[in-house]
Parts: sequence; C-alpha cells; structure tokens
Amino acid sequence: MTVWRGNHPLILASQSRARQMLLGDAGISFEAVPADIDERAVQKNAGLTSPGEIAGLLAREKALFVASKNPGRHVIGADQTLALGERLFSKPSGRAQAAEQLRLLAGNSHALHSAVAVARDGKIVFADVSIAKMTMRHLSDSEISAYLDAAGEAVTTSVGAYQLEGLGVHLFERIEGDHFTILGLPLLPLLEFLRRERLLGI
Ligand SMILES: Nc1nc2c(ncn2[C@@H]2O[C@H](COP(=O)(O)OP(=O)(O)OP(=O)(O)O)[C@@H](O)[C@H]2O)c(=O)[nH]1
Repeated sequence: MTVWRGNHPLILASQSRARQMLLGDAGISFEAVPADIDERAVQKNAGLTSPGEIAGLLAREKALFVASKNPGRHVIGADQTLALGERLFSKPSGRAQAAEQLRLLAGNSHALHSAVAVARDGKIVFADVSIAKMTMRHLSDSEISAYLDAAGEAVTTSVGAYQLEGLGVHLFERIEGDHFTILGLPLLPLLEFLRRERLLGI
C-alpha cells in the first residue's frame, strides 16, 4: 500500500539499505539510484569542518547529482557524519578499524549528524540536518571482540560500526534523538515537507 501521490516514484539517491527500508516502511514508492560522487573530494574541496555542514553538503550534492539525470523528479539525498568531540569518523574499512573506533567511542558520548535534501531540476527544494546524541557504555577489549564476532561484516556499513536496531543496541547506555536520525534519515521533517507539497496521501 503506497501513500505516495506523485506522478512518478520518488528517487532516493542512496545505496543505504537502512534508508531504503525507512522509506519503504513509510509506504512511499521510490527508486534507489545511488549517487556516484566522490564524497571525500567534495568534502575536501569545500574545506568544511563542521559535521553538520559536511553532512548537509554531501546530502545536497548527492540529490543534485541524481536529479541532474532525472528531470522533473523529486530526488532525496542523505548523509550522516559521526563526531566524537572534534574528531570525525567514517565507516570502518574492516574489523580492525571498527575495533579501534569502538575503543574510542566506548565510555563517551558522540553525535550523529544526519542530513537530508530534496532536489528537483537543479534546485534544492528542502534540506534538514538533525542530531542524535549517543552515549556508549564502557567496553572492555573482550566485550568489543564479542560484539564484533556477533555483528560481523555489518559493522562496515555504518559510520559508528553499529546498527542500533540490531546488535548495536548492546553498546549503549543512553540515546537522545529520534530513531530515524540515528539510522541516517531525518524522516519526520522530510515527511512534513512532502505533505506540504501534497505528495503524500496521509
Ligand atoms: N541499519 C542502520 N544503519 C545505520 C545506523 N547508523 C548509521 N547507519 C547507516 O550508516 C550509513 C552512513 O553512511 P553514509 O555515507 O551517510 O551513507 P551510505 O551508506 O554511504 O549511502 P549513501 O546514501 O549512498 O551515501 C548509512 O547507510 C546509514 O543508514 C543504524 O543504527 N542502523
């Protein structure tokens, strides 16, 4: 059952299974068209340091890139950065880097900055950045190892090496922010925009 009222399906410029699941579960028909941009180059050229500005820029760039190839369509771009104080984390390349990141995150609070942007015909028509504060438990090396054994390869698909709705929940003692922001898509502000544009049936 779709609640999408657009003449064409929405386009989600993302490879993220979590983002695709969130949109699909919200009853929105969409096509996933990952944005083939060099995120690190875009970030470097912009010379930005704030995690929220970086996430916002990358979300806009992904949306605009895919919108440029799909005239007349609403295209969503999204990005998430993790900040531990001044230090920014990217998705770990493998188990060793995931273990290193978790050792740094354990016993501390970090911020997830999740940005979403909607582009259409070369213009950004909506953008939002939402933040969640995540307080991770103190973790011994053996607890980190046991978690990585159980979580497996999935740890390389998220900036913090965790899926909160899965085994990642065991890592935390406190979470402040909305579930969707944590999974990487500020869904509530996005739905509010789509509703204003009369693109949703509820
Ligand atoms: N399932 C799940 N995914 C998470 C969680 N936290 C972060 N992520 C994912 O971590 C990824 C953050 O990396 P990004 O660079 O923003 O996105 P990506 O996966 O590279 O996908 P693109 O949108 O194509 O750039 C996203 O796919 C988020 O959905 C979580 O708690 N659960």
